[in-house]
Amino acid sequence: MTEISELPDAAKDFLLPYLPSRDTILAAPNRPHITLTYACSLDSMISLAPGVRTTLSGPETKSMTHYLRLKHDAILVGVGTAIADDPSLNCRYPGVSRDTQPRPFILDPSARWNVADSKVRRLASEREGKSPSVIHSDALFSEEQLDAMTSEGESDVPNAERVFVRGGHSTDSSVTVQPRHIDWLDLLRVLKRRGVNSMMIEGGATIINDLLQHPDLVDSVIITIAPTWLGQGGVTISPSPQVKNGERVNAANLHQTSWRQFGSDAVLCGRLTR
Ligand SMILES: NC(=O)C1=CN([C@@H]2O[C@H](COP(=O)(O)OP(=O)(O)OC[C@H]3O[C@@H](n4cnc5c(N)ncnc54)[C@H](OP(=O)(O)O)[C@@H]3O)[C@@H](O)[C@H]2O)C=CC1
Ligand SMILES: Nc1nc(O)c(N)c(N[C@@H]2O[C@H](COP(=O)(O)O)[C@@H](O)[C@H]2O)n1
Repeated sequence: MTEISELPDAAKDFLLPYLPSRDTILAAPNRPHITLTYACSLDSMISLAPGVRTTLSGPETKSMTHYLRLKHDAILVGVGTAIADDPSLNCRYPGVSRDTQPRPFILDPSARWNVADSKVRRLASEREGKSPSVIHSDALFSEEQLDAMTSEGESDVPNAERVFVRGGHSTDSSVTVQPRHIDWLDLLRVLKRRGVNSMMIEGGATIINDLLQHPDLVDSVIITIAPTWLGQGGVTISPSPQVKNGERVNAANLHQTSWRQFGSDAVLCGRLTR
């Protein structure tokens, strides 16, 4: 396993403007500060093939990811990532305590992930991380199922929690959505009410590609770019095409960008343009 080491001060200074702060948290009082972060190849891929866990970050950017985890209250990944990677989703930065661990959230609308057998739940039981919260769409479960999965605030799985969020609703009334779909703003409001002031969203592709087109919900973007091409057939970061006045336009843009080299990787930070 890669050693996670303390970042040099210059690297911390580079990241600082993109981290959650009192000001960024107060600026969006109804939702957590959101940092979107992932590692990709030179062909904008985040894994070799769907469902294949792929290491892209070198030791220095891996350490950066754990430093970022230390600086956020929570981490969120989608169920596709939870199933493919069986991730730890804890912080292994030097000096981290259980209290300063981020809370892992897994967006799994229809409960298809086996939380009971997951590494993240096992680590929580070993006090190596906080217990995971699995987010489901309330539109997919009956009262009886809801009762069976949660009783008197207790989850059906020890060291894990289930959170039911309104599904099948969109804050954009012109859009029709499936019952499994959870509106991002609805979800982020629920998490804020649960005390989450800052959250890293680490992936996977479906979630990143969607959120790249929600500049109103994302405060900063931190991308590790590894010096490799994964090749065709990989899982690609490329948001859906955008058309304005009948013409194709860029799908998403960053501004206030900064670059820095971390070992062999490049790190790009920026803010999505509204
Ligand atoms: N290099 C990197 O930095 C990273 C790489 N990865 C890689 O990414 C790949 C996984 O990506 P992908 O398959 O796209 O999976 P995701 O992790 O993006 O999960 C996608 C699933 O999340 C659920 N979901 C997403 N948006 C919503 C919403 N608004 N409301 C309700 N549910 C939602 C859906 O579940 P459902 O289908 O049940 O409806 C959807 O299919 C893996 O190969 C992994 O290794 C992942 C993270 C980081
Ligand atoms: N930053 C980064 N670099 C890579 O090379 C990656 N493959 C990922 N993946 C993300 O990190 C999670 C794994 O974390 P653990 O080390 O198991 O805690 C994985 O689920 C992806 O979200 N990230």
